[in-house]
Amino acid sequence: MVSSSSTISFTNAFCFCPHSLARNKPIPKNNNNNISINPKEKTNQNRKLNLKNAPTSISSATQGGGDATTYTCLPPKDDFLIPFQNNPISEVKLSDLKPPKNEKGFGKRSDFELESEDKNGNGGFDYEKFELYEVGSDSDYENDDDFDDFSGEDEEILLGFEGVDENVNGENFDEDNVFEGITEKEKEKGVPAVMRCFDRAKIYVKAGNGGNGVVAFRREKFVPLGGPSGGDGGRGGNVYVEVDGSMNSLLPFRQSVHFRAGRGGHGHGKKQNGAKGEDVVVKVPPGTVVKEAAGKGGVQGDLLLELLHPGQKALLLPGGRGGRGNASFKTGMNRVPKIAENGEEGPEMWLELELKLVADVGIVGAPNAGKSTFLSVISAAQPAVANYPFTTLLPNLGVVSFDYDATMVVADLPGLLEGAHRGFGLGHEFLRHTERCSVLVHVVDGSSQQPEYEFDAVRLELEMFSPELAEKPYVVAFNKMDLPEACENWISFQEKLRSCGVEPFCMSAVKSEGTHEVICVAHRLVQEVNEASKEGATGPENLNHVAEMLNKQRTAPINEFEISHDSDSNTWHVSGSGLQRFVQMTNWRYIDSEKRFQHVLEACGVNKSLSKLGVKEGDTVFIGDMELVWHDADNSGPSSVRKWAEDSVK
Ligand SMILES: Nc1nc2c(ncn2[C@@H]2O[C@H](COP(=O)(O)OP(=O)(O)OP(=O)(O)O)[C@@H](O)[C@H]2O)c(=O)[nH]1
Ligand SMILES: [Mg+2]
Repeated sequence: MVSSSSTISFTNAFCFCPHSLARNKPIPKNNNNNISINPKEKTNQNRKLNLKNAPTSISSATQGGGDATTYTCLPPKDDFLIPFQNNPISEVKLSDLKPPKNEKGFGKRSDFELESEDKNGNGGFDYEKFELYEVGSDSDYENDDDFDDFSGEDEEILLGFEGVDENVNGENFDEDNVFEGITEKEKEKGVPAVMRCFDRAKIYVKAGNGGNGVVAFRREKFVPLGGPSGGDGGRGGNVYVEVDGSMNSLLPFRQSVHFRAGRGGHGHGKKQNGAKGEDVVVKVPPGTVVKEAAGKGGVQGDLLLELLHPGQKALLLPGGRGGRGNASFKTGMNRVPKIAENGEEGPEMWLELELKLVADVGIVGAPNAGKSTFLSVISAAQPAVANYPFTTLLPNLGVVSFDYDATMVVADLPGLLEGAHRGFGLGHEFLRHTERCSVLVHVVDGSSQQPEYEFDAVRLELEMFSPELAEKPYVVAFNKMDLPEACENWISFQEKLRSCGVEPFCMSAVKSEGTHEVICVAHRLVQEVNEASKEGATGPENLNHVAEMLNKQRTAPINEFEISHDSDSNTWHVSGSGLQRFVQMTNWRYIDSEKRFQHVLEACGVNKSLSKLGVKEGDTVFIGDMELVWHDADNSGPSSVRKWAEDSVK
């Protein structure tokens, strides 16, 4: 492999010929770009070197700038099924599990509770014995095109609870082997699609291609030699990503996956330039992380943007430049240029969006501890509350107002179980939402058998997820103090935590007693964290860095290229983003384009480097997407001028 910043040599004039352009291009060997701009063999594919038939201007039905488009897929599925381990035949829709809306606190019991009481005979679920798992393949999701589109795989997700101690056949359940051999991705599949789509999405974005320049000449009465008048193509539309404060999930991306900016309009005669393509703005909720989608080998893509605040707008993909018309090629040497460029192709990529809620306080705790009840009494939020685990399947946000100036956003998260890191319960799926919280509130069910153990288990899960998360300041709220069991447990719980240097608070969320103290302490901690972060604050970050990097790649000098040789297929590959862009923008309809192409290869040293490396007559050479055949036409020494080989064009 040779890198070259080649010197310009006009004496050594080897030539390339386009050759069997319909062939597939072998995969280029050196692609070090972080951002993949997928070149497509489109414009050059139909190349005909028949200049007599080449039109002098390109007629198009769409002369104006193109419209931006998004594509709509099927609507999301609302329900998913819960099969029971004890009774595999019975399937209950999740929507059926919800208790009546007015149920809050104790008293009424939902059908679900009664049903579970029948089955377990213990008056409700023993949530420590449940886990999520993925089952069979006969599902409503099977034909869900949208689902396929989103994940790229045929998959079916059901939420199920499975007895930990004993399975259907009465065999002992081996806890350690629950997820043996199951990859992270598979564990993730165990979460219903609606829940995954809430905070994850995969979308395709493409900036608009530039419009083509045209060849035209001024023809007017009394102006016999009007000169070239072909206008330039318009610039393609840009792709922006903007934070929309009114959004709180990535669910809309289940329906809109493809975002394409408009193409630039083609140039016209009379030196009229084409219109600019329409921009496309991808709206995301605050707290969205934008990553390049994982590559084919599952290699995690680069982190591109982190958008936290409403109104932030980043230029992600800049539209392609418009091709120049022949008026732009007029020089003293060539006053009637018959050459125009294609528009530059707009970059495209698949993006992975991940939402991390932006909240000041995150409420964590075991299932059924009273987290949602706590949120409902400290804020105007009305999350579902019920006496069974995993009532909350998606995080809820609430705003706590202290006075006119002081407000605080609080997030109530789905419950955590011991072993969540191995996929128990809902796993760690939602813990990422606490990463942006400044403070955590641990709600502990005081009426449980061992509140200390429950608290320790949740702390351990936080640590397993991220040590940084475990280091966040936190408040411990011992809940359900209105129940006698909780009162009994309180003293020993308090002593245990005090011995570890933590001062717990007790409260009864359902009676709104002690909740104010807890939230005031959390607010004070939030203020302290904010003060500390203000001190270490840096200047405003540049949100357009991706577009700037792409522009830098685009404007790479044409004489920076690499040559590699594939001895198996005996092909040469010349790669370099400047050269590739030049090939893509060359419009082969015009004979002057070929001359210019040969001239540029000569001038930037490609010919010289190839002949130094030992390219032979008839060898195939790829330059970007262009397949060419090397010809030593005259064999009369290196300074001789080689002819364009007509036969290879056919
Ligand atoms: N006695 C009593 N019951 C409470 C208290 N707080 C919550 N509960 C009850 O505990 C049950 C669970 O409450 P939720 O707020 O849904 O608990 P959660 O932690 O959000 O549960 P998941 O969302 O499933 O993780 C409900 O029946 C509540 O009425 C309390 O202070 N005292
Ligand atoms: Mg809840």
